[in-house]
Amino acid sequence: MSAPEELASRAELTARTVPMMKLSDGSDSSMTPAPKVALGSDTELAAQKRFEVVGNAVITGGAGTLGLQAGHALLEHGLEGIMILDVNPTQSQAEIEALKARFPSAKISALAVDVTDEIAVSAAMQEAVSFLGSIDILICFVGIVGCVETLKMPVSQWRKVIDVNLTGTFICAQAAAQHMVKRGKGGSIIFIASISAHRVNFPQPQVAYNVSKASLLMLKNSLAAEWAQYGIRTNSISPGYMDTILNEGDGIAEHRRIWAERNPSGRMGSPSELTGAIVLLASRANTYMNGSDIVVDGGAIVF
Ligand SMILES: NC(=O)c1ccc[n+]([C@@H]2O[C@H](COP(=O)([O-])OP(=O)(O)OC[C@H]3O[C@@H](n4cnc5c(N)ncnc54)[C@H](O)[C@@H]3O)[C@@H](O)[C@H]2O)c1
Ligand SMILES: OC[C@@H](O)C(O)[C@H](O)CO
Repeated sequence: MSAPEELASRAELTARTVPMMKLSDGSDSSMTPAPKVALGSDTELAAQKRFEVVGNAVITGGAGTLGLQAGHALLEHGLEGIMILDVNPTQSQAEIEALKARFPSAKISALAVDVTDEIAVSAAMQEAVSFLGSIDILICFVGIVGCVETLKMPVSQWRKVIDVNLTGTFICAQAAAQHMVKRGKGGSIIFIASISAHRVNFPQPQVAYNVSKASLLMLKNSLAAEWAQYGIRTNSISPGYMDTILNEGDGIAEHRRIWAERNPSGRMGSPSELTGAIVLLASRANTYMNGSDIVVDGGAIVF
């Protein structure tokens, strides 16, 4: 049977096997008019079509590889300004200057902040508001790994990874949301989790990282539920293995080979391949997505 014939026969089968429902007003379901949906204004629809990003963003870990790519993509889609919060912003001074040159009308700046220091984060968010005028989007890229077998892992290392990846994200989300709520115009908060939030990676042992990332998903759920009333959407992205410095270094070559081999796409992702999901979650095209996680991994977790 040819493909079109097969589709036609499936449609016939569906028509035969799905009974028509009698509705309470006596009509049947086949006659039910399509539900009325409130269409947005022309301006809103145009913004949706272009996946327009409105307002300003704070990007933590924004001097890292994926954070820089995200900033660039959001500026391409209309973002007006970025404040990067990173413990080491000077590592990417040249890239930050290049962004300023490429988007001369955007406000772009960076502050050296450790996200585990709640006093410093609160002051930095205040400075971001003064510099940008608003915080409409928060993206939390800060993350550290540390691959150690659990039996040999000092508790101090566990504490550090949980503190930076989980508590640091909580601190930034709370501080940014306080501004968003006060301003009364909502916002979009995006956590960067990982496929490690969904399954145990192989072959590297990284218990603290896995737990920190899985916990980010529940943090995201909890905040999505608490803050929707303020128009704040909290979502996350779970990247698979991306080709960044995080996945380079001594002895990693064999890991990279295994990661690519155990992925149906047969390769790691390039940093720019995460930006579609970032723009989607940040943009006005997507105002009903709240509490979701988008996996961007080439299919790694289904393999
Ligand atoms: N690269 C990947 O394959 C991959 C996969 C899944 C998830 N992720 C996640 O994406 C995020 C970004 O990854 P990346 O590859 O760009 O890594 P990266 O190391 O390039 O970026 C992380 C940034 O966080 C900053 N940072 C670290 N500790 C900090 C602290 N205490 N306070 C403030 N800043 C701090 C670093 O200076 C760095 O700029 C991480 O959360 C990582 O876990 C990455
Ligand atoms: O799960 C993939 C990433 O989170 C991460 O790059 C890796 O696990 C680090 O070893």
